[in-house]
Amino acid sequence: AIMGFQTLFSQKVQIQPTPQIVSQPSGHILKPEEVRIIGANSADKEAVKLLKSLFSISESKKGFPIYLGEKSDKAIRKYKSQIPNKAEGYYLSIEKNKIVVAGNDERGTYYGMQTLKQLLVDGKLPLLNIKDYPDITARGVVEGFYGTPWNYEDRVSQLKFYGANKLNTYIYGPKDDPYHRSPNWREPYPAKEAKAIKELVQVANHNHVDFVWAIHPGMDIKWNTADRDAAISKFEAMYDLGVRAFAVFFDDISWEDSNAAKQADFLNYLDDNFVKVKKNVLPLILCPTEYNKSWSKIEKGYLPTLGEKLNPSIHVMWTGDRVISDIDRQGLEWINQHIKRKAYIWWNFPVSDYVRDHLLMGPAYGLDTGASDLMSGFMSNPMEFAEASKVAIYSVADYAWNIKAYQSMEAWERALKAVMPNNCEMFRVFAIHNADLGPNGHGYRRDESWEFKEIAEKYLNEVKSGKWKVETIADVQQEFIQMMMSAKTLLQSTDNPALIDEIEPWLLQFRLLGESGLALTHLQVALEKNDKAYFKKLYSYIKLLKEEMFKNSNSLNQNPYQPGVKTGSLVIEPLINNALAELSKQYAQRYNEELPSIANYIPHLIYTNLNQVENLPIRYLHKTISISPLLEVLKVPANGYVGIELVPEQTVLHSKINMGLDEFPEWAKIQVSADGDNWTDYQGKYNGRKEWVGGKLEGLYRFVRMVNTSANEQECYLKRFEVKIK
Ligand SMILES: CNC(=O)C[C@@H]1[C@H](O)[C@H](O)[C@@H](CO)N1CCCc1ccc(F)cc1
Repeated sequence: AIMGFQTLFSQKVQIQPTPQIVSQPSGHILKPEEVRIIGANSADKEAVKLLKSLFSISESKKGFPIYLGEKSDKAIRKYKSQIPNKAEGYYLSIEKNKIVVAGNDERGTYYGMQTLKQLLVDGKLPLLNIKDYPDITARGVVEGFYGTPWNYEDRVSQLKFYGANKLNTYIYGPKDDPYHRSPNWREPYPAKEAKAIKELVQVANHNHVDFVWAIHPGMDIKWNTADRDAAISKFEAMYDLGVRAFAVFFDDISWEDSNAAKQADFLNYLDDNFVKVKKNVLPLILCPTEYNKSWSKIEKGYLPTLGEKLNPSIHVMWTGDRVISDIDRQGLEWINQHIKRKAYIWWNFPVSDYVRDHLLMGPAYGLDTGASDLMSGFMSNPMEFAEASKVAIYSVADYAWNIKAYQSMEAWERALKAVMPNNCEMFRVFAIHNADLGPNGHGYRRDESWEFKEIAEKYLNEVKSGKWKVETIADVQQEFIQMMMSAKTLLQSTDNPALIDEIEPWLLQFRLLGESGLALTHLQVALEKNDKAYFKKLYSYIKLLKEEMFKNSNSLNQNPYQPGVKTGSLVIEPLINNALAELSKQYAQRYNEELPSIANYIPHLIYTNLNQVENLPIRYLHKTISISPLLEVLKVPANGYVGIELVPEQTVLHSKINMGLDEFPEWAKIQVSADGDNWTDYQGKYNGRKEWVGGKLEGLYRFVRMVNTSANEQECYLKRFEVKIK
């Protein structure tokens, strides 16, 4: 009994998002067998539906009473004074002989029910009361990324997830939807797409989510009545599909077209002639061309013009001090003064359309917990991977609802459990090592593998000193084995198949990375045992693993921007490559034998009989193989050659060779071969930049080379030697 009593009190009541005011649980009741709803016919109907899905309803008067409704309803008149006087606020009280769910408005009642649902665990309900309400009015997601738009099933799942996490806004604005942006923003959706949107709006309504449809006319809009009317008629068409909230995006358009006065007049016209006329349409949302501080030139007056001219009810979106940016009080005060309203945040996280080979699975941090009074909205712009984005979206829901209480790490832990309930520990191993973006144009980075960094550092130092400790090796082996376990468990898991489909390429890579790390630690065993043969066997095995990773990264996730599959790129991958280089160096010293470098593995090789270039590294990026430039003069004896060996043979699309000479020398020939014996000339010509260029070749080739066919030694440079393959 004593234990039970303590467990009860120590049971941490966890509600998502973190509520504003919760009383300490004073015991619990068992889930009532049957309940009687008082107020069912006047309460929010989605709340009633949710309640009926949780309890069995008694027909007679004897069921356990649950009072449900909004502050104006008779049924909860007695509790009206308990309800927070805040939009979407609610009062929830679980008592021995009744439950009260009283909303300040319909959505409040619905959110009260969502909280009640979370408290019903193992057939028990804690005795407590809650007064709760959101800090930020509009909370949710803007599907606003470049890349493959989410599909219908993704969106349905998202909308249900938003309802459960008290997010109330979904802004439809996928950059690559041709009916959202150019060329077809003026055209109504074809029947199939229109039907899908109509259904999504209904799903949104059932989850108390405002479905905002965004139009992106900025790439070709003309400031004339035709285009103005085109926008109105498109809005009318979307209105007929059930859309009751609209946005206009002018982001990522040419600066010439970004005329603040014209944009403001355009928005005001839509506001006065559509939004205000329709009455039941929510305030317009504008995404400006100058949507972050680093791009704005206040003296040019773009933002101040919007602040002056835009109707006060129109929201203005903002990504922060930069395109990809933390959100803090100082930055918000800056923008709010210029737009003369509270910024409606478009937070570019976890969007990854500029680092498409990475997944952003880490905590959502860099959000000011002292900024609750400075924002009118907070939207996350997610990854093209809808399920994977839920980890960050879950955290954003927690932040936007109760800003001062937000703790990014704690929210992240709960997010992982929400997305992968039956495998959250294994999912955590994956997520913690797939958080950073790698170097990118925005300079935005995230922490990664933070719990392993210290061990990694210690391990590498011990490898370098050659004095390694068993426990350090054990710690590192444990992490690598856990990576393998995580990948395999998730690949075979069934609690979120859509997620596994999305992240499968990264799971395959993650498993191989763990396996290569584990094999690496056995290189130390081979050195300990002075077993040269075992070392070489392991080294070949690691090369096989890296070959497979190379193949994955060149066959999976092949988009035209950042193709490939990067995982553990901040700590794990560099650790393995650095330790590998170090251990192969120790092998070379002990056995006086160089092993081919496999640290940053590339199968293609330098092909030459010139010792000046035989150790030049080969680089590989976006299907282009190149020899790192030689800075000194290259001496090429008769029959001397330098080139690339493609492993395995490939289709050559084009080649570029810069020998630092004004004309192509008559002593040189560019040749290709499939077997290294039979050579054919590779026809090409000089381009304007004194570079020899060759085009697509039919058939598969293994060798591309430049050879000195004269009888004397010649000189040239090796400024560029690259081959692009299919
Ligand atoms: C608020 N609107 C945006 O954030 C626009 C876009 C898209 O939404 C995209 O998802 C996001 C992050 O990659 N933004 C990148 C913009 C980059 C960019 C960089 C250099 C440029 F020249 C143009 C655009």
